[in-house]
Amino acid sequence: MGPHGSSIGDFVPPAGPVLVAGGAGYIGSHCVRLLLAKGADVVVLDNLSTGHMGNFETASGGRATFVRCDLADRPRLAEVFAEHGPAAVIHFAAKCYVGESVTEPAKYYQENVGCTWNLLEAMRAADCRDLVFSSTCATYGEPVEIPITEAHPQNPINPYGRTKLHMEHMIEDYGRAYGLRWAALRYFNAAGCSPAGDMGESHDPETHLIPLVLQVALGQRAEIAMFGDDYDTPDGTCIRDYIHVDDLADAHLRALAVLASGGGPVVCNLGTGEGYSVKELIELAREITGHAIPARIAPRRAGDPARLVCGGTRGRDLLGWVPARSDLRTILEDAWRWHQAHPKGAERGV
Ligand SMILES: NC(=O)c1ccc[n+]([C@@H]2O[C@H](COP(=O)([O-])OP(=O)(O)OC[C@H]3O[C@@H](n4cnc5c(N)ncnc54)[C@H](O)[C@@H]3O)[C@@H](O)[C@H]2O)c1
Ligand SMILES: O=c1ccn([C@@H]2O[C@H](COP(=O)(O)OP(=O)(O)O[C@H]3O[C@H](CO)[C@@H](O)[C@H](O)[C@H]3O)[C@@H](O)[C@H]2O)c(=O)[nH]1
Repeated sequence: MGPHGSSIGDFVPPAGPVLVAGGAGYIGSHCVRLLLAKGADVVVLDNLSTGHMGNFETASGGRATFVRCDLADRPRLAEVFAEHGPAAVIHFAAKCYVGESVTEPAKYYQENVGCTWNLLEAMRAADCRDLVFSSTCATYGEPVEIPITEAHPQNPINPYGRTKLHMEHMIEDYGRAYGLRWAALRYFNAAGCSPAGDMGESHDPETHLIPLVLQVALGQRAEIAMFGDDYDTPDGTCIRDYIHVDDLADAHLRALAVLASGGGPVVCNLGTGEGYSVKELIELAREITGHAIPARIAPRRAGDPARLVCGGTRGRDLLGWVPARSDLRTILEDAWRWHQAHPKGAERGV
């Protein structure tokens, strides 16, 4: 952790294993590594639909258990809970392409809402009480106020955001009725990768701005399309709040600790409060990579709000969390290190 950020030095791991659903994915694998570094016993449950075995292997270094399981498979899920007896669950597993959610909402209701219900039922049957859940600022929809605090109305504008809001509601209801202790962490734009350069962001197809920009710098793409330059922002391009995956991982451990000590529920935004435009990000990537990174203006992408910037102080107040690696330069430098070392992505290595 950097000089200005938090460091979860005093994390006491739970008595039993932490089950990480979606732990072979981008954010999940970074969290698995931190859990292991802090002495937790970790079981990763993943169907490898968008995650990678390579992520798990790098994150775990042979020190965690991997269970290939689909959350849709309720009998298998019950077996996994019976076999491993997790003390807590961190739930990253979801489908998260906004555009796809518009054309294939059924998949999103099945994979996000249906599978989360299965997970909640497995937890209830096994009397596993603590849940940290990946929510998103996409549950707020088009902002009526910037920065966006947790008090902002939640009016998601696409099926992805709506399924995540349904998931929050289900979890809240299970908390009230069945004593589930829970945290819903609403991330802004997850970005960057482990500073060691050995774990990073690798999706197929890739839709996120930073990996796409760095693929241009690697010569794998000719140019980056900037989706719209006529937004009501200073340079006309969209503004986002980028948060480093290692800072996200740190917040999950803090949330686990709050729940274990009887606290919660926790509803908390995770972002920096600083917004950067698409143009600003590309300019900084040019400086860091030394590549010209050709960019062209393309039409707006449906469903993109002009600005998403995190507000509020709940991360600090409830979790003692202060981002440490989330200035955009550090995020891009960390991501660039990984992309250079793994030009073909997580599974295919170098
Ligand atoms: N990336 C972001 O900017 C961002 C922002 C806000 C919220 N989130 C949320 O964070 C979570 C993790 O995102 P990510 O970027 O790491 O995505 P990811 O696709 O890399 O990781 C998701 C993991 O879940 C697994 N999975 C999916 N469906 C499953 C199922 N039915 N059964 C078992 N495993 C399953 C996938 O194989 C993958 O390993 C998601 O819930 C996402 O909605 C991400
Ligand atoms: O080729 C590209 C890709 C993206 N963008 C723009 O870059 C910004 C960031 O886009 P992207 O990296 O795709 O992230 P978001 O669409 O902001 O969504 C991410 O961040 C959300 C929270 O803000 C999460 O809920 C989503 O799961 C996650 O994909 C947006 O303004 C896009 O329009 C481009 O201009 N060109």
